[in-house]
Amino acid sequence: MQDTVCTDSIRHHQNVWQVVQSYWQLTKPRIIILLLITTAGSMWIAAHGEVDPVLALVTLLSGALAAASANTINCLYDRDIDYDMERTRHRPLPSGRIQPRDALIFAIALALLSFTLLTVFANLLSACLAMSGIVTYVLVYTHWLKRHSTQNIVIGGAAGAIPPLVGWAAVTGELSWAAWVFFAIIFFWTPPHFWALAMMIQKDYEKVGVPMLPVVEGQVATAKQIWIYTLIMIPVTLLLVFPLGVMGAVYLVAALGLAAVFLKKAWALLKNPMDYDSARSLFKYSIFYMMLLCAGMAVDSLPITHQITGQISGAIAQHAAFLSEIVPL
Ligand code: HEM
Ligand SMILES: CC(C)=CCC/C(C)=C/CC/C(C)=C/COP(=O)(O)OP(=O)(O)O
Repeated sequence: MQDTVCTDSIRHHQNVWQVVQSYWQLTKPRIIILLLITTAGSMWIAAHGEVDPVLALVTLLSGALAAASANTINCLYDRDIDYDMERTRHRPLPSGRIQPRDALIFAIALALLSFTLLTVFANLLSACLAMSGIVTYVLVYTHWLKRHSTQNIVIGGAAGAIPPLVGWAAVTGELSWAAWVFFAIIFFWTPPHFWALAMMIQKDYEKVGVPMLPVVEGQVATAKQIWIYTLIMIPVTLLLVFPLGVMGAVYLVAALGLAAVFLKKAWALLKNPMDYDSARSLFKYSIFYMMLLCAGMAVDSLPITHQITGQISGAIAQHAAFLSEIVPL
C-alpha cells in the first residue's frame, strides 16, 4: 500500500516533459539506433545503394516503433528484477514513473502503428517480420529463456537479428540468401556483444538469479565462448563477398580491418578473463564494430563506389594484359 501511495505521488508530480522523457526511456532508445543502422544497411544492399527515400523513412520509423514496443514489454515483464539491479533501478517502471497498465497500452499502440505503416507503405512480409521480432524478444528471450538458461541470449539473440530481415523484405518483398547472411552476422555477434557486458555486471545478475553465462559458468568459460563466437562471426561477414557477391572490395577491406580489432580484443579477454577493462573494451567495440560494418555495406553499395572500383579493376586488368604481352613467361 505504501508503495502504491509513493509511486502515485511520483507520477502526479511529473510535468508533461518528464512524462514524455519517461516514455522515451522506456523504449531503450540507444539500442534502437543500432537496430536501425542494421536495418538501413540491409536496405542499402537490397536496393543496390538507391533506396526510395519515403520507403526508407517509413521502414526505419516502423522498425523503431516495433523495437520500442518490444523493449517496453521487456521493461514491463522485467520490472521486478530491474528494481533490484543497480543498473536498471531508475528505469520508469521500477521507479514508479509509469504505471504498468499505461506501459502495456503504449506498447500495443506502438506495435499496431508499426504493423499498419509497414503493411501500407512497404509490404505484409516486412510487417509480419517486425511483429515476429517483438514476439521472439518478448516470448522466447524475456519470458522463456532469460531467467532459465545460460543460452538465453544465443537463442533469444535471434530477435535482435530480425531488423535486417525487415529492411530487406521492405525493399524486395522477399528474403534472399544475403538477407539471411546478415541475420547470421548479428546472430553470431550478439554473444560477444552481450557476454562482454555480462562479465562486467555479473554481480547484478547473480543478485537477481538471472543465469547469465558468466554467473553460472564463470569468466574463463565465458571468455572462451566469446572467442568461439567471434571466430564464427568473422567468416560469416565475408560470405556477403564470397560466394554471394553482393559486397565488393570496400566492404571486404572494412570487414577485415574491423575483424582484426575484434579478434585482438576478444583474444585479450581470453588471455585475461578476470580483467574488467578488457570486457568493457570489447563490449564498447562490439557496438562500434556493428556501426562501421553497416557503414561499410552502405558505402560499398553506392553506385559511385561501383563506378570507382570498376574503373580501378579495369585499369589493373589493362596493365596486367600489357605486362603479359611485354614480359614473356
Ligand atoms: C538478445 C540479444 C541482446 C542482449 C541480451 C543485449 C543486451 C544488452 C544490454 C543488457 C545492454 C545494456 C543496456 C543498458 O545499460 O541499459 C546493451 C547495450 C546495447 N546494446 Fe545490446 N543486447 C542484445 C542485442 C543487441 C542488438 C541486436 C543490438 C543492435 C544491433 C544491440 C545494441 C546495443 C547498444 C547500441 C547498446 C548500448 C546502449 C547504450 O549506449 O547504453 N544489442 N545490450
Ligand atoms: C524487429 C524487432 C522489433 C526486433 C526486436 C529486437 C530488439 C528489441 C532487441 C533488443 C535486444 C536487447 C536490448 C536485449 C536486452 O534485453 P535485456 O532484457 O537483457 O536487457 P536489460 O537487462 O537492459 O533489460
